[in-house]
Amino acid sequence: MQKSINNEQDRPKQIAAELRLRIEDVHERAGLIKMLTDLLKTHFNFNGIFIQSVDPHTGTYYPFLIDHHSKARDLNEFKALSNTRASLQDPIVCDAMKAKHSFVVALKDFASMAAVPYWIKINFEYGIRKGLVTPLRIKDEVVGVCYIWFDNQDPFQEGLADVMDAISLDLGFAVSNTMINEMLTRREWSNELLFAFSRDLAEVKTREDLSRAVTDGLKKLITFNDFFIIELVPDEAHPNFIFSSLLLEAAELQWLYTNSFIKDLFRETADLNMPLIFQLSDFETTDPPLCFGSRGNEKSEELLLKILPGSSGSQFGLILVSNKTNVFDLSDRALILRISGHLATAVSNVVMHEELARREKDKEILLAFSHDIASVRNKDDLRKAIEKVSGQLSSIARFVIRGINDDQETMTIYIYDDKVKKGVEENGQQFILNKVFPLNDGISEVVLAGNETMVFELQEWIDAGKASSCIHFWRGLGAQKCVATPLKTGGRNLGIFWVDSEYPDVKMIGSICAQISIAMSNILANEELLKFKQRLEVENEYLQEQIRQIYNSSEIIGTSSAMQEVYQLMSLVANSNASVLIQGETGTGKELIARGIHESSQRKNQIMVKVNCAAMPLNLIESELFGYEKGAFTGAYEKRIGKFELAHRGTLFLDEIGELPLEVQVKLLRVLQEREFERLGGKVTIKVDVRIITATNRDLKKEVDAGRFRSDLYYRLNVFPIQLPPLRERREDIPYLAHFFLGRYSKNHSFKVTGISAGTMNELKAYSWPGNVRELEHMIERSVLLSTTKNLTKVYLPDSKAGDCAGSVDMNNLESVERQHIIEILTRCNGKVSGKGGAAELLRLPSSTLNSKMKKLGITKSSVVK
Ligand SMILES: Nc1ncnc2c1ncn2[C@@H]1O[C@H](COP(=O)(O)OP(=O)(O)OP(=O)(O)O)[C@@H](O)[C@H]1O
Repeated sequence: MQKSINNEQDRPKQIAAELRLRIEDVHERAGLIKMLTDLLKTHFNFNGIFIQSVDPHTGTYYPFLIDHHSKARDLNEFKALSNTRASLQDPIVCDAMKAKHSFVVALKDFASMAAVPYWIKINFEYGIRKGLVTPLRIKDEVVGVCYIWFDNQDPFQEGLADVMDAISLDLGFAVSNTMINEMLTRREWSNELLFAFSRDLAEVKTREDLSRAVTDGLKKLITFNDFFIIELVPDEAHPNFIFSSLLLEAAELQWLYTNSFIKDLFRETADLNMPLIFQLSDFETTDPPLCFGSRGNEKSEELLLKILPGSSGSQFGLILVSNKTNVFDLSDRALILRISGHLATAVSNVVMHEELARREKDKEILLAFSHDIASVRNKDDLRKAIEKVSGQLSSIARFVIRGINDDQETMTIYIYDDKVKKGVEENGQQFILNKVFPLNDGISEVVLAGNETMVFELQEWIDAGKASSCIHFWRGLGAQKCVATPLKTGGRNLGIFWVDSEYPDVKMIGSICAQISIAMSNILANEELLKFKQRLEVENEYLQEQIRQIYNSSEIIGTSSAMQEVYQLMSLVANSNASVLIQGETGTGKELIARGIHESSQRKNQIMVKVNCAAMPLNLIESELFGYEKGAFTGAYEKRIGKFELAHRGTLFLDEIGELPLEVQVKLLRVLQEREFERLGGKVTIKVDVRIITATNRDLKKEVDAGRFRSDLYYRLNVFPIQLPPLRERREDIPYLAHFFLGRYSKNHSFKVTGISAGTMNELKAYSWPGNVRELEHMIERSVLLSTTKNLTKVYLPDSKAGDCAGSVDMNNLESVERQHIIEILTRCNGKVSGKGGAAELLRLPSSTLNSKMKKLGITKSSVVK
């Protein structure tokens, strides 16, 4: 009995001794709990064993071993629970820390507490009612707590508490050693993986390489579901998305670009070197990115975030995402910290390689563009070249070039692409493509003042009430953001390149604009040249015409007091820009006076352009005055400038103004008032600087009164009237004029006619000259032609019966005049027809022609006066 009592009393010691022996052979968790449970079960009745590890440095404890019978293993949260640390202040644990021996707890005392630890609650729910709690101490320090769970059995059965007290030190060592072993094994293992991972990272060039390295390498070291790598560029409104292990929908990607969630996340950690762990539920965001929210049954719960240093001020961020809470721990943070340098280098390498590839591609695109630009000859070529390059660049969705007009104050759309054309057509706004916009619209002048590309968030400008026509134009076409780049060459502003661009590549657009500017300036120069050529052609044609007239109008003859008065008026008005209206009978010299005024004015180095308003049909006079655009009317195959443009900076002489149709009078009035007009069929307003001189032989005032001439136009033209007197009112000028014309026309005669007989002059002075100076001029010309003597003795006035020669000439019979003239010449040549000194020579006719004429006119040798 004694023996059996002794045996009974020794039993716990024996069990403890056996346990100690076995503990020495166990080095890992699974073996330890199995051995402990199996051996104790052969001697005692209990439900399960649970050992917690204690970390006095952090004041926390966490599950270390749960026996394989435990129902807790069936829990969904089991894995999460086994990674959960809790405070040493928790009930039961807190008593165990102070206890020297095993003690019994009744779970019902705790199960109803408000903040009861989860593991107590779970055990109570599974039917556990009591527990034998054994602190595991090494010297004075508790390294763990062991729980043996019971439903209704006696925890003190057959000396279990003694056994536990007896092995508590050994069990403490076993727990501690196992942990150290695990830690060493894990460190070795993670070192190897880390080494392999960093080796992989060093070779990363593309996003795909990076993704593969992180997925293959990091996933072996840390448990996570997804990851993101993001670049935070200073001053950028949103992060630049580098990689996501998730397949993101376009809308989600867009979301990430535009929301501030990630930015806020990074702001929290920006200055910290340590990786941080966030619970998504900690963020006050009602609208987290979809990829962080629910995805099917999965829901992102926890993030581990580490800022990685980047180049040129930018930072990268690595975000590991877990679908469970409390997954990331201190060791994960330490690991990320160790590898972050390699990760940063790998990400920088990816960015650098992409940048290099992008630059290479940009260079190729620019090179091809400059080839295309070199062969651009006109607007259409330029449009095609820009359309081609914008098709290769995502940063140009649509474009428009607004060109500055010649007036330097307005702009019109110069070139636009097909998409813009379709857009305006859909909006029914085609008119806008030909509209003239003021340059001074609050935006264009700012863009043109600089050299940089400006970015416009359209709605913001509209909301701020600062939007100009171009902002409304793009917004009307549905654009969100636009960029505007000035087009200029050698400091000269040519226009603005407007681009609809959601993600503008300002640098690339700038380079393209440099090329566009050159092309545009070449096109403009070509157009200018063409314009100049056309102008020269018209000018040349006109000058030829003028040369034919010039010799008639080089000198104004007349010293009469009436003409003196005219000269006085001419000198008064010449240097002003005032419009002059010259009135007088036909042939009084109105054009001559107009030319005289022009020649004496400051405009004399430019041309005086004459338009005879009476000589043109109504439909032509308009195009003659204002020019026309190609296609303005049937037959307008080419653009042609009008007389107004031709006379720019010179004088426009509108002869016979009284004949101008009323329809054209209105247009003329507008030009005189505003000094601007449009070509027929043209949209662009042309400004001219022209001095107007008009002439008429009608009484313009009477025409106004009769309603045939607009009074407003009359007053505009009649600023400075000059009335030319008829020749009959200044007969004293007749001798001067007659001699002047005699000199002019005798030059062409076979011999010089140098004088006019007194009788003839008297005749001239007595005549009424209804055709005025022109009539006198023609009369002298004819008389010189018919004169056979050096002194003009005969003039052929319409009503004169005879000159001072014998035998009158029938003025109505040209043949008799011709007959008489030939006879006179033959007489002078003593009847010699051909040969040197013969009549044919004098008359500059072939002798055969003269002979046949003589035959026809019945001239024989006997006709010659001896
Ligand atoms: N004072 C003058 N001195 C010299 N030539 C003159 C003078 N006046 C007129 N003429 C000459 O007379 C001709 C007619 O002159 P001009 O064409 O200037 O007259 P006009 O009044 O314009 O005629 P119309 O009303 O028919 O157009 C021209 O050849 C011109 O050179």
